[in-house]
Amino acid sequence: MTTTANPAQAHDTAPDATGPAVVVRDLRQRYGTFEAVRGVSFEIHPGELFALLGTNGAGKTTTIETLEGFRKPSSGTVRVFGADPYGQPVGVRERTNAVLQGSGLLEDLTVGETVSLAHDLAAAPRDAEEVLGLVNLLDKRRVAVRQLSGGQKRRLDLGLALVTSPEVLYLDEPTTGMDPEARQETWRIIGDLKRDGVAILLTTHYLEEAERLADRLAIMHRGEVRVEGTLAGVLAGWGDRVSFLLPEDVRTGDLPSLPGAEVAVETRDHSLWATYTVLDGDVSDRAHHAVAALIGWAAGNGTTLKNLQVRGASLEDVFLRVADGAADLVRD
Ligand SMILES: Nc1ncnc2c1ncn2[C@@H]1O[C@H](COP(=O)(O)OP(=O)(O)OP(=O)(O)O)[C@@H](O)[C@H]1O
Repeated sequence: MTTTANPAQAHDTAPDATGPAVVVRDLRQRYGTFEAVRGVSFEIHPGELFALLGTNGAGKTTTIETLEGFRKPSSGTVRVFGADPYGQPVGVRERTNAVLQGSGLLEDLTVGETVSLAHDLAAAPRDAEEVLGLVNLLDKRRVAVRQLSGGQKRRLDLGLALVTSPEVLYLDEPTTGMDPEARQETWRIIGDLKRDGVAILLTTHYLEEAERLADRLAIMHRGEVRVEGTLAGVLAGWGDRVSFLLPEDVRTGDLPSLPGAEVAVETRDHSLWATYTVLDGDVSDRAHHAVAALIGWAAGNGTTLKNLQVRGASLEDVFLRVADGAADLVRD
C-alpha cells in the first residue's frame, strides 16, 4: 500500500486499471552534445512485458535510467502511473523496482542476510522466505553471496527487486550468465509476475528471451526505435523464407521470379543456396503458394528442389537488418 504526504501527488499517481503504467513520449536524452536517445515513444500496460532490444550503445540503459528517475529527459515526457519519475518521488519509487546490469550485492553477507536487509529497508516488504522461494534460492540461504555462481547472483538480484512487490519492474539483461536451465526458470518467474499484473520493461541481448516473453517489442539502433510491434506482427512484416540447394545445372539468372518475393543466392557450407523471401500475400498461406510455384517450376525443368526448407522470419533476421542500418522504420 502506497502512502503519500501530498494529496495532489496521490491523485497524480492513482492506479488506473485500464491505462498504461508507463508512458514514454518522444524521449530525447543527451550526454553533452551527443544525443543517445532520439525521440523514443512507447507504453507498457499492467500485465504486459515490453522488450526493448537493440544494438550495443543503442540507448536502452539510458532509457531505463530515465524511467527509473535517475535522469531528467533532455526533452519529451516520461510518466509512471501518471507521474514524472525524475527524482523518484514517493508514490512512484514504492511501486517500481529494477534489476540493473551492475549488481550491487555485498559479497560477505549470506543470501538470507542480503534479503533480510532489503526487507528491513522496504516500506511494505514481501516475506523474506517467500522471496527466496520465488527465485529458487531457499537452499542457499546460509551461503555467502561471494560463493554464488554468476547466474545465482542474478537470481538474487531479481529476488531483491521483488521484495517491494513492484507494479512496474525494469529488467536490464536479467539472465546474463545463467545456464539454459536457470534461464528457463527465470522466464517462468517473469511469466508469473506478468500474470500477477506487473508491467515489465525488459532489455536483453538474448533474442530467444524476447521471443518467449515479450507481448510487444521495439528494436533500437543509434538512439532510435527502428522496429516496433507485437512479435507476430513484426515477424509477419519480414516475410517467410523458402530455401533450397541451387540445382547444379541452374544458374542464378535462371531462377523464376515470384510475385511479392525477393530471391538471393548465397554460399553456405561450400554449396550454393537459393532463398526466396516471401513478403506479400496472406501470412497463413503465402509460403505454400511460393513452394507450389517453385515445385512446379522445378518439375518443368526436370529437376528437384533438394534440402527444401521453409521458415518464418526470426527475430534474429529482423535484428541483423536493423543492426545493418537496413531497416526503415517499421511499426506494426
Ligand atoms: N554517462 C554517459 N556519458 C556519456 N555518454 C554515455 C553515458 N552513458 C552512456 N553513454 C553513451 O550513450 C549511448 C547509449 O548508451 P546506453 O548504455 O544507453 O546503450 P545500451 O543500448 O544500453 O547499450 P548496451 O546494449 O551496450 O548495454 C552509448 O553511445 C554510450 O556510449
